[in-house]
Amino acid sequence: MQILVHRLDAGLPLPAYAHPGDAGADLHTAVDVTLAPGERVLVPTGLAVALPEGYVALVHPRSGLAARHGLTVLNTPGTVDAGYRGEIKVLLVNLDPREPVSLTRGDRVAQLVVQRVEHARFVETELLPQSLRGTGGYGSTGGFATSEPTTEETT
Ligand SMILES: O=c1ccn([C@H]2C[C@H](O)[C@@H](COP(=O)(O)OP(=O)(O)OP(=O)(O)O)O2)c(=O)[nH]1
Ligand SMILES: [Mg+2]
Repeated sequence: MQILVHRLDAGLPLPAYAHPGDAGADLHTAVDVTLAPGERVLVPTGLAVALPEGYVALVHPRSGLAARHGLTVLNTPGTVDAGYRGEIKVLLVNLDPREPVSLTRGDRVAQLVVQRVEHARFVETELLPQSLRGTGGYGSTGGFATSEPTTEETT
């Protein structure tokens, strides 16, 4: 499939897959930036896209940056809606407790995964169909019982 890309910054490359068959196309920072330990920064990529209807682009972290520097995407995966025409930005956070991380304009900071997405109609019902899992979740299969609050039915 094809995605129209507008480069707001002509000095930066288009998103690119490092290898054929890769799921993620690398995104580059348009600016030099240093993140102190615990700091988050919304990093511009210099790119705007027009995704076809029925697709989403997800901003995922790069595992190398996460493993080496504790640098990840705070809202992972970031959601780029098909109708969005603004600049794609990457919300980076430095989770290393001690070391700052410095990035130079042009460095690869995240990867964009393009997927088809369903558009649902949300249809209200009083009774959901039964399933094998039922209401068990949040670690239920490991014997972990959660004491988190649950919404009481009001009707
Ligand atoms: O990592 C991200 C996440 C979002 N966006 C852009 C594209 C997306 O279509 C728009 C809105 O994102 P989202 O719906 O996640 O944020 P929101 O806080 O719900 O904002 P809005 O009220 O604009 O929907 O922001 C990015 O550029 N990068
Ligand atoms: Mg939103």
